[in-house]
Amino acid sequence: MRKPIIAGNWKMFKTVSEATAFFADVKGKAEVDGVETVICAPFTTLPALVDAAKGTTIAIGAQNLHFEDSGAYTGEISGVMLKDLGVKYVIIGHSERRAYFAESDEIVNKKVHAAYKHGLTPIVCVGEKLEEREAEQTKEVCKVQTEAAFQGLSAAQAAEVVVAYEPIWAIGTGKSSTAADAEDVIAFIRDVIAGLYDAATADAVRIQYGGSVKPNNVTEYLGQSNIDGALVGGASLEPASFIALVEGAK
Ligand SMILES: O=C[C@H](O)COP(=O)(O)O
Repeated sequence: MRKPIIAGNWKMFKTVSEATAFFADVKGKAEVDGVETVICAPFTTLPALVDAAKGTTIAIGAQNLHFEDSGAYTGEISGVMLKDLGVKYVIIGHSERRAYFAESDEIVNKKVHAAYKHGLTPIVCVGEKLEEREAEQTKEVCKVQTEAAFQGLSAAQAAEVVVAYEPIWAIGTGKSSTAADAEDVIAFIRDVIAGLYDAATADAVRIQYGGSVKPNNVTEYLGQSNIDGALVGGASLEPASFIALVEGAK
């Protein structure tokens, strides 16, 4: 039985004081039996959030990491540093990083391995661009990205990966995929993982949908048999909305 996981991706929003005020508002309320709650926040806010989250069931995640442990990589943060802070999750291969920071499938795979090296759980993003969807390449794109991300992982590691299927045209646009369409692609991604490993491993992997998820549509996505949660940008930024997302996943 896969536990639903609602992860907020704050992207480049919130100062430390805004983050701690947010956490105080959601503490106790975005903690619901049977649902895992994660906040993936900017690096600067992570120490304060990890501290605030002690004694709660809310896990804190980062939005990126470098694949090396240390070195001359100005501006980068490694898995060693995130683990040292007490971070549990890390988003890898978000489409914004693929688009604006030239993250290739190969780099995504290196980052997934770096996450596991340091005991972090990766939330691996895959998804197609609008032109790829229109050319009916959605499944092929997701297959290539998924196979690349999982390359070299043991079955035990693969089972722990959280995949986020995020059609790029649905991110921050208000144009969400229908629940049925998202279910179709996510079931396909699970089949791809089964092909790489076996049915039991694929069955253990949690696969989220992301792209304009709101409190008023989260239940519909989570009602699909293969959709195990949501990776949420805009609607995760306000406490009331974030709480409603977690409650909607019950
Ligand atoms: O990581 C989250 C996604 O990019 C979705 O963002 P959104 O909920 O603002 O569409």
